[in-house]
Parts: sequence; C-alpha cells; structure tokens
Amino acid sequence: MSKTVDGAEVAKHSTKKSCWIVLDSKAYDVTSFLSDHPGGAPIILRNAGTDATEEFKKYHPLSYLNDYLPADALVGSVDPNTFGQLRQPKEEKAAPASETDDSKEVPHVSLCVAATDFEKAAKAVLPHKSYIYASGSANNGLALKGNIDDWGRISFRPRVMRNVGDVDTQRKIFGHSSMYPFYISPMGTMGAIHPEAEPEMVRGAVRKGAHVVVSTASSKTSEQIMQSWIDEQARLNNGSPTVLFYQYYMPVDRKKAIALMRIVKKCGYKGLWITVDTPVLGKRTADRYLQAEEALAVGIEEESTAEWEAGGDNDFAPAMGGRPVQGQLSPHTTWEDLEWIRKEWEGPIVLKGVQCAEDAKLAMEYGCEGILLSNHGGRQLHTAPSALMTLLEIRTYCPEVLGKLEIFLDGGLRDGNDVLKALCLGATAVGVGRPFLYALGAYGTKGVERCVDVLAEELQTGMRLLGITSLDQCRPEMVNASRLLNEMWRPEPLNVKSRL
Ligand code: HEM
Ligand SMILES: Cc1cc2nc3c(=O)[nH]c(=O)nc-3n(C[C@H](O)[C@H](O)[C@H](O)COP(=O)(O)O)c2cc1C
Repeated sequence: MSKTVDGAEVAKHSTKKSCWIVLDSKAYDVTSFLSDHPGGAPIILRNAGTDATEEFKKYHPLSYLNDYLPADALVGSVDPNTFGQLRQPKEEKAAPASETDDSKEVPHVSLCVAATDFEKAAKAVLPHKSYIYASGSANNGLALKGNIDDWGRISFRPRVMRNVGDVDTQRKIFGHSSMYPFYISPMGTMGAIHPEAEPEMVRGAVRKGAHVVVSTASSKTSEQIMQSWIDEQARLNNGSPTVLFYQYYMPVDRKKAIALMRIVKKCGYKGLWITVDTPVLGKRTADRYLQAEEALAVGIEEESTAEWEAGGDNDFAPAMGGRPVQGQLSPHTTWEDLEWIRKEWEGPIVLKGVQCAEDAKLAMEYGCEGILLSNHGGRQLHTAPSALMTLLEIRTYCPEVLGKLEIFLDGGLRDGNDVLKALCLGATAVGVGRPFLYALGAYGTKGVERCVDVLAEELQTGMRLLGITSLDQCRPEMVNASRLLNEMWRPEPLNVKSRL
C-alpha cells in the first residue's frame, strides 16, 4: 500500500530542485527525471505541483509511468479531498505577436478551397507549440521549400478531345483499393493537434475511402487506432475501402522491436512502412528556439541536445519539440536488419525515406515490396532531394525498379495535380502530410474529409484537362520534367583529367 499525500504538500515541490507531479491521482517525484525527459524539462516544470494527467495523456499513454520512471519516484496517492490544494499549471507561452494572426477565428471549413488553406486555420487555433511542431522543418527550411517548389517545376503535356466525361480516381496499394491515389502520411503525436488524436484522423479517412499510414510515434496505441477504424467501418456497414498501414520506427531493443511488430500484425495493419531516413533526429530549428525560450522562462538554461542527437550510446527517434525519443530508433540499423524483419513480417514492406537511385535498387535486391521516396517532409537532412528528384534518378539509373516495386512519393504535395504528376512518372500513389494535420487541428474529422475532397476534386479536374479517364492512362510523356532533369545528379565523368 502506498502512502497518502496531501495536495498542499505536493504543491510545495514545484521547482527544479524538487519537482513533484500528480498523474492518475498519484504523486511522483520527477526531479531526477527532468533532465532525461525527451519532451524537455520545461514542460514538466510548468506542471510541477499540479495534476498534469490530462496534459500528460495528450502525449503519451499512462503505461509510460511504469516504463520510464524509476520505482522509487512514486511518492503516494493524493488524498482526493485535497486536490483543490494542488497548484495550477503555469500558462503556456503565447506565440510572439509576429507569429500570430490577428484573429483567432477559424474560417468556415467551406472556405478551405485549396489544401494550403488549412494551415492558416490551424495556426489560428492550435497552441503555438503544436503549430511549431507541425510546421517545422530542418535547418533553414530549404529541403521543405524544395519539396514544394519542385512540383511546380514540372508541367503537363495534355491531350485534347478524348471524351473525358467520366473519370475514375481509384488506385490499389498492395491490392487494397483506395478511392484515391493519395494516402495520409504517418505523423506522430497527433494528440498535440487534436484531443481525439489519430482516431479522429482515421474516422475522416474511412468516411472518404482514403488509406492511412499510422505512425509509431502516435499519441494513441496501435490497438486504439485500429479500434477506431473498426468502429467507423462498423458504422458504415464495412462499406469503406480504407485500410491502415503501419509506419515502423525500429526500437533499438530487438525484443521490443519484435514485440511491436507482433502487436502491429495482430491488430491487422496491412503493410509495414519502415522509416529509414531518421537514424538521428534532424535539426528542427523552430522547435529549438521555442525550447530555449521555454527553458529560460522557467529559469533553466537549455541544455545542449547535441550529444543526444548524435545518437551516442542512446538511440532515439523524433519527438515533438525536436527532441530525440529514447529507445525508439537505432542509428545502427543496416540493410541486414531486413532479414530478421522479413522473418517476423510476412506482409508488404516499404522503405520510407529512400533518397537516391542506389538505395532504390538495394531495396529491390533486399526483397522490399515498395519504396517511399521522401525526405520526411524536409524535416531531416538539410537540402535533401525532393521525392520528384529521386524519382527522376530512378527512372534514369535503375528503371527496372519501377516495374518491380510499388513506388510512393511524399513531401510538399499540395494539389491534386501534383498527385497526377507523380503518377505520370510511375508512382503507385503519394502521401500527403501537413495539409491533413492542419485540417485535423482546425476542424477535426470534418477537416480531414474536406481535405480529401479538395485534393480529389483537383485530381478529377486535372485528369479531364490532361485527357485521361483512369489513372492507368497516366504516361511519362504527359509531363515535361526537363527543368528538373537538367538539375538531376549525374555521376562524375570518368575521363576527367586531374589538373594537378
Ligand atoms: C512524469 C512522467 C513522464 C514520463 C515518464 C514521460 C515520458 C516521455 C517519453 C518517453 C517521451 C518520448 C516520446 C514518446 O515516446 O512518445 C516523452 C515525450 C514528451 N512528453 Fe513526456 N513524460 C512525462 C511527463 C510529461 C508531462 C507531464 C508532459 C506535459 C504536460 C509531457 C509532455 C511531453 C511532450 C510534449 C513530449 C514530446 C512528444 C512526443 O514526441 O511524443 N511529458 N515523454
Ligand atoms: C508533424 C509531422 C510529424 C511527422 N511524424 C512522422 C513520423 O512519426 N514518422 C514518419 O515516418 N514520418 C513522419 N513525418 C513525415 C511524414 O510522414 C511525411 O513524410 C511528410 O510529412 C510529407 O511531407 P508533407 O508534410 O509536406 O506532405 C512527420 C511529418 C510531420 C509534418
């Protein structure tokens, strides 16, 4: 039996020298955990001496208390009659005036006419920290900018007079029909974006018949997310083609890695998207500024995270706030790991984050069923290539990959016509990330549905104007990629003579 403590006693421990926090009606002494917390010390300090259960649940399951806190951190159960004596949390830092829109009003969802419109709406309602998390990119943002720009640097070569009365936008991903050739990209920590988190996103997707790739770093468990799919399907008499795939950050610990894969399999996820572009976390500049400001605000200087991000002896995956997450991803992963993964996972495997022709070829040789050309939405390597650039490399240097693997692209897709360009160049389907996250943040399920509709309408119009009625008719000659091809990587010519 643990002892009982008063709220007033807990409230006294609200500094970095002695920091207690109430979670699930129990008080914990987290003083020594502060510097280990992957979400940073400031967020816990802001909640020191308070009941932080609801805030905590936004980001992680209660089971984390057992998983990550030492057993002696438990101080005792809080006397329910003394909850009123607990401290109230410190206000979250407001966004700097330059960062905010004048109005906090969310426009009516029907005013979101383009996928890019959801960002403004989300910025108006999301806590500043959540918006920074969603919108952030690596270093000075050039990789993200390149992603968006490159879609505009390919133009169409349409055919006319081809009877385009009816168009069919359906596409199969590993045999699973989707209403559209785009799916919702995996994005972690949706609890910071919407209180219902991933299930809210899934409900919108199921209603519209679009597939979803669920992130390992989700706020809800794989089981909870799958349950939301089951429930929504039941509500629709199992009438939606939507299926869920799983994005896998390989835990460092092999036992944990296998256990996670078994859960994913048992839940019924239809494919494993293994993220390979994140051996360490990229430098999320906007998050870093925010963390430094938060740390100063609660009276601690931001400790350097350089050591963590280099991987070191600890292994980490991305976290909101730009901090590494302990034990979720190994910088030591190699191609050979695919062998044991294959033994555990019979379904399709997609490598998420392939960024050059050589690796595309290796993925094929190692027996993967798909590759996702992606630079993680410009959040990882500074000036990493856009997915389009990588696709052009593959077409040039190892076109055999295109016939063998399912090819996916993501990053910067903001228009149904971008989707069409990818398909003309041989993609099976594409992933869309931030627009759906912003739509979720601003409008919940309704926003997710609207975002699907916006992209779908552009796609249908684009197909008609391009002169096709089904996606099988997409051809490389329907786009002009010359500008990008001019800039594509070429091997150094072998006959270059040294001037030395
Ligand atoms: C006191 C016990 C706590 C433990 C054991 C704990 C544990 C963790 C762990 C393991 C992570 C890594 C990310 C993940 O796996 O999801 C994390 C991230 C995070 N935590 Fe905590 N945490 C605690 C308290 C809190 C509290 C009280 C808050 C907020 C009020 C908070 C907010 C966050 C945030 C914002 C992140 C980054 C989100 C992410 O990347 O998923 N944590 N925490
Ligand atoms: C907020 C956010 C969180 C993300 N979380 C993950 C993740 O947990 N796992 C992963 O493989 N990719 C993650 N990504 C990358 C996306 O899956 C995808 O590659 C990228 O967002 C596509 O670019 P777009 O946002 O420009 O559409 C995340 C992206 C964002 C914006």
